[in-house]
Amino acid sequence: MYTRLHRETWLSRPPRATVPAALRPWLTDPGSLTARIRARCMDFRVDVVSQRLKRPNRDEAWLLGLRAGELAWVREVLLVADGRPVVFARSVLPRHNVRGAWNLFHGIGTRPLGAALFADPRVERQPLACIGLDRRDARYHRIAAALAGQRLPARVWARRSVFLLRGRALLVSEAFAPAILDLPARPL
Ligand SMILES: C=C(O[C@@H]1C=C(C(=O)O)C=C[C@H]1O)C(=O)O
Repeated sequence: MYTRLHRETWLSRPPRATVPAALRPWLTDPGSLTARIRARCMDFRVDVVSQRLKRPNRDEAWLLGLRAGELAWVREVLLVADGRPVVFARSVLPRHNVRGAWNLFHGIGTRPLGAALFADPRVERQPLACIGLDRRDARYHRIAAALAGQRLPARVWARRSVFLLRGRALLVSEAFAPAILDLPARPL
């Protein structure tokens, strides 16, 4: 039985020694990731991988103050730029937060969550944090499965932050596919 002996280490800044310089702006830009990608491609879409009630992982549950085993709405998508998936995103919304504050979550479909989040001035974003996921982590394999066509590096870098609306939390995590580095550094 694997017992987690410590809290996960999400870093407030990507370490210079291990994160490619071109990836660092993607891990740290506090603006909308959707908008940043859209500005660097001709065609953008959101492919919904899954959106259903399920148990968040322990670290997500802890961050959202959920009891072990408590269900939450989990939405996993691929952000696709010019036909290539560049981000695997996973958003976790506690069940009790769906009413009122986050009712957008259900009707969003293939519209990017970010477009709604950043359009609402009441939504606050807490600071970003990042982590390098390797093959020992189940999330690495979930990302690899979703990005079936792309060969992943030994370590996939991801970021996450909590969005708050009327004090109710939505956790958004975003893992970057290798193809993100093929997007131009500057907007088109
Ligand atoms: C939070 C944002 O929304 C993006 C779109 C998501 C979705 O549609 O599920 C999830 C996470 C983000 O990558 C953003 O654009 O910054």
